[in-house]
Amino acid sequence: MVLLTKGDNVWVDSDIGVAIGAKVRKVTGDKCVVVDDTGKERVLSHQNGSGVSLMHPTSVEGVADMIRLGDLNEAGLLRNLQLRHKQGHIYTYIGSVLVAVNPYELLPLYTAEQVHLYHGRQLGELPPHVFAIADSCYFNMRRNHCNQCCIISGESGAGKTESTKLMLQFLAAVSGQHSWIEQQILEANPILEAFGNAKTIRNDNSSRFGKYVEIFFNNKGVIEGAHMEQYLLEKSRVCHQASNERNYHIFYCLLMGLPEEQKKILSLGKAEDYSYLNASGCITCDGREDATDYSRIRSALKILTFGDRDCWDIFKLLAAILHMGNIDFRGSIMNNMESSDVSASPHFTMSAKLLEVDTASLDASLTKRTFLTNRERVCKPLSSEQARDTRDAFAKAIYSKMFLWLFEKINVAIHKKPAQGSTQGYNSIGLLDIFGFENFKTNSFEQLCINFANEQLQQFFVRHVFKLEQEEYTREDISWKRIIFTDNQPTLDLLAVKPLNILSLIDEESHFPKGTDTTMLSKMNQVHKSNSSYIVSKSDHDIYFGIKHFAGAVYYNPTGFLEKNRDALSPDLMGLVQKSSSKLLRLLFEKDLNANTMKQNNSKVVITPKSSLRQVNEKCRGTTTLSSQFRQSLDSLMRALSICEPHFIRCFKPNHSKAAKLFDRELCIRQLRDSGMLETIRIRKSGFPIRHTYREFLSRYRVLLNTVTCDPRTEPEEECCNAICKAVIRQEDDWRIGKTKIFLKVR
Ligand SMILES: Nc1ncnc2c1ncn2[C@@H]1O[C@H](COP(=O)(O)OP(=O)(O)OP(=O)(O)O)[C@@H](O)[C@H]1O
Repeated sequence: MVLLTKGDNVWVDSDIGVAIGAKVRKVTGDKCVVVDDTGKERVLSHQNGSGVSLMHPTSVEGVADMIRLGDLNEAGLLRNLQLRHKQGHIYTYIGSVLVAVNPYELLPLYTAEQVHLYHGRQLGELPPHVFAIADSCYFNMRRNHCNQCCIISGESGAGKTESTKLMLQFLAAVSGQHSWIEQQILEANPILEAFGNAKTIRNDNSSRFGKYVEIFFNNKGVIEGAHMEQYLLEKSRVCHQASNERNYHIFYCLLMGLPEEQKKILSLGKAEDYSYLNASGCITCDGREDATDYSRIRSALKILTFGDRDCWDIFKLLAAILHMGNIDFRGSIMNNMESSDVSASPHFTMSAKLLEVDTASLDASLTKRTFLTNRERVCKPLSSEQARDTRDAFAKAIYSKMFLWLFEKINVAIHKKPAQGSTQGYNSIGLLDIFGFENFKTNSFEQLCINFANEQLQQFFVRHVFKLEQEEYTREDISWKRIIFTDNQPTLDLLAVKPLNILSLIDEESHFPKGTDTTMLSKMNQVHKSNSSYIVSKSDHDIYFGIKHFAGAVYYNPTGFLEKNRDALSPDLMGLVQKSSSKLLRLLFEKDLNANTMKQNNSKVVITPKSSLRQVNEKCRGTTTLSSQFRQSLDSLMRALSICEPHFIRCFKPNHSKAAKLFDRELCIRQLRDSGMLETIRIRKSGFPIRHTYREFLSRYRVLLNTVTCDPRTEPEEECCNAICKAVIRQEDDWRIGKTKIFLKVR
């Protein structure tokens, strides 16, 4: 039972499942009136004490490092973030992890003076800041000669890209050379944003891909080059956007900024004219100037060594995509089979012209599909709906391959190899700006890949926090046991490690010509029904399956999984590309064309590995699926991260309305859970979370010391601390005396 008095700060139950801070305003009899953090007044029956507890003093004022919170729990973290947000402090530490709450307003935090202020300072010496993390990376890299990485995560609109840019800005400033290569690295951003970002309902400038930027420094700490890797561009956006969202910025910039005579050659009009741009009902984006951005992109392309010819080739293919989107098909019936014809239109002619193929070939490859049976090639007409899908698949493939090619070309420009014979050592700082955990109303293949990546990063994070904790105990020479942490390895095993894991089952079914989403699902249910991380579909008619992720269970709709995973263009379209006179188009598909040739030369049936459920045709094995490509790039990312000293920034989105000074508790508690940060707290709590230096401890608890048994004037501080603990703490296992600190458990 808690007896409350006026002015007490307390925790009271709230309707979102986590306590909320409140202040006692009035106490009368066994009732008391409190005002909670949202300003709501409530009447509580305090005498029975249920649902009310006193707040720790650290939670009243708020702390810059949440590890110091007395209330080391969800409610404590949430209130602290809310309190600091209200006070205008967007950054908070939780140990060495930086929590960044998007302010949704320009703050005077990122000036040259601030760069100067944070440079060369210890973490924690100054208020939390993204520059402090950047400096910590830079300082550790130089001192330890060890590569550093910073994992910046959070949901869409939380501020990952802005934080990445600020880290880059800081590193370029302290590297201090303002060299051409630095400028090139910074100028890669507007290009990647133009081609990889779009307006979504969550974020006006949302990156629709993940990226890892590695910056190389020489042993004088000067930037020498960089390398960029991309992950999973959202291809579907090229052909379809949700209501009020836009396609990739580049399309609008091109239409607004390209000089008239060039637009004429490409036969381009206004954004409203193109079905790939006008179906979502959103053409402009507040705060963006598409025409001005065009000039910016053009000059960035130049800085990154894209010649006029390259730019013109890119624009031609972008224009071809827009024209292709306007090609329509008329359905008909031929020999009792659904078929279709291309409706004659200038858009069709222009598409063929820009793709540098003849109209008859384009027509045939969009309206027919060749299949390889065991004995022969069969050509089947496509319905108008299938023809539209084929057209869209082609447009998406061109765009996504162009995106990859841009990355490759940028990498060639910014990656300076050490001079021959040079003995100079290089170290790097890697910045990972990657999509956070996703759990939407409908979750598809993309969410499975994204959540798989997040499982891997979560494991990396937890192991790191766990390691830090152990290192502190070793440094202080204290004995410890029983640190419990939730290991997400079982989920990773289910997804990608065990034989017949989820991703390999999807892959296997994708390789099997007759495989469907339904056969894939029934296999997953059959193989994993007794796995505790897997949630079996409820019945044969239920199409969903679930995975218990570290941040909660996610239900996936498997419809379209195989198609998305196969990620293959029809042989007819591949043939079309091969015949094209466009060098760039052929270059974009070079790898696929080579694989296609190999496949045709190698179409025998082979015995599949033991782990396989069925025999797979080798001609299908030749192609790589999206999930296997993604797994490969993730594996190489994890390998790169594992040899770095890691730093973490968790970005938070305070509200859905992109408004300054608005803190939505429910949204933030979900992000706290999704970010896995509670795991840090859990690890800490199961060890010895309360730490004081001897002096701090003595000055605070001296009154508890029996000076007869231990006199602080003659005995060392360490002995006095020990005497206090012995006298006051009953369980011996609840405290440890380290070399410089005293460690206490929470009970
Ligand atoms: N530190 C900041 N200061 C001011 N505004 C910010 C800051 N961080 C983010 N914002 C605002 O929030 C918007 C969204 O941020 P950002 O694009 O970095 O989010 P994101 O997490 O990368 O989202 P996505 O995953 O959709 O790409 C920015 O365009 C900017 O308006």
